[in-house]
Amino acid sequence: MKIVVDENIPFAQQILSQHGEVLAVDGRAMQPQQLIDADALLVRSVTKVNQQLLSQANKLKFVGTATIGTEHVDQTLLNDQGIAFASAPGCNAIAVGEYVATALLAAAEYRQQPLAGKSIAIVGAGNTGSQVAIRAAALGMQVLLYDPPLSEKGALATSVSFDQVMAADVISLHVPSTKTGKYPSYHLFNQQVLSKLKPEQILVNACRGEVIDNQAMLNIAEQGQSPLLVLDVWEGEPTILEPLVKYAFIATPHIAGYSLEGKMRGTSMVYQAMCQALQIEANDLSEQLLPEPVFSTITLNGELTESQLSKLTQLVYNIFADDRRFRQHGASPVGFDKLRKFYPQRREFSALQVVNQHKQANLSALGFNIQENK
Ligand SMILES: NC(=O)C1=CN([C@@H]2O[C@H](COP(=O)(O)OP(=O)(O)OC[C@H]3O[C@@H](n4cnc5c(N)ncnc54)[C@H](O)[C@@H]3O)[C@@H](O)[C@H]2O)C=CC1
Ligand SMILES: O=C(O)C(=O)[C@H](O)COP(=O)(O)O
Repeated sequence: MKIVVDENIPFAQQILSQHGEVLAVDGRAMQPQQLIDADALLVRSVTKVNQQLLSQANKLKFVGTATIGTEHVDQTLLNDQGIAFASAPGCNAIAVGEYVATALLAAAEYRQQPLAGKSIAIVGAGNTGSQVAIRAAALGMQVLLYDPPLSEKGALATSVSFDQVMAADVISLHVPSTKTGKYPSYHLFNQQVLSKLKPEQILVNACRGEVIDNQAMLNIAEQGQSPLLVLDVWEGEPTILEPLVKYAFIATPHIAGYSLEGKMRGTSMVYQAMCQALQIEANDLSEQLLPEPVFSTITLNGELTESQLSKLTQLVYNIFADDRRFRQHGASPVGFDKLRKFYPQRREFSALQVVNQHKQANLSALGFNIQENK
């Protein structure tokens, strides 16, 4: 069996080599001839799985993407050719939740304005939006969910209007990238919408860059009218609108979901799906391959203030190191991809066991691994 895999899917080579020849390739530069005689193809979001890429695939039976987003895969084409497909829904949702919580705590500290009591509108209440909602509620924020497709299905207990979204203290975007359908997300935040936002607000984009019209955002920022921006994703990646970077409070190269645990879940999910499609027995080694965290226990001797909570989140996830590297090296196309390829090991909050003598309630909801002292 031949399996072609993006070289940036962690643990994939160790797990897949149990089943045959593994060809690990640069996902952005994948070539049709690499798929000759391939039985399975595992990609990340940077590979366009389309007619051109599959033009020489003579044996392909399965395509998997170790990501939540699927807009890079032509699923109609796969269906027409009888090729099974799987993505990894929710695999890195916790990482996105932790990214947003860390960013918001840092923003609150910077502005000297606590999050508790503030409102947050979550646009897209699926896997990643829900993880953000859990953490925002744990921080004492009023959570407003905006998700018309889910509301229409009756799957949201409460929902708000777009006007209520626009009035929230924080707006966090968690929708797939779509240009068609009843609720397209492409440029959902266009010039007209963006110009209604106020500098006191915070706008977070950790879904897809094109949900915000980046040029319009830049024009508004240049006039000093921008909300505080937390931008993990950019229109046109890896060729981004570089001048926008300096207006963001936090700017990162599409790594919100890049926890090691999130990547491991992604690998595991597509591996299991591949085995099912190819009718082979799975031997998932991913849990075993996850290394011990560098530090694992911390004891808290008092109730943490919001600012101390911010320090705790940054102890596990140093978001400003990501921001710094991006500003120094990441705004060019080569730099952008390089930072993502050589991203340091980032662990989820659950990798830190917190000895919580004061039984502070919100630490567990934020995702830390709590050990209560009797
Ligand atoms: N920055 C990063 O590293 C990551 C980015 N992503 C991106 O985030 C997106 C969302 O991920 P999940 O929450 O896991 O997806 P999901 O499919 O679980 O949830 C998306 C939600 O958005 C809603 N939605 C769709 N169009 C909408 C619109 N126009 N307005 C409001 N709501 C709308 C859907 O009904 C759905 O409930 C992914 O498609 C992916 O593009 C995902 C993981 C990591
Ligand atoms: O899961 C998704 O969707 C994401 O956005 C991933 O975090 C993107 O990772 P890459 O596949 O671009 O490495």
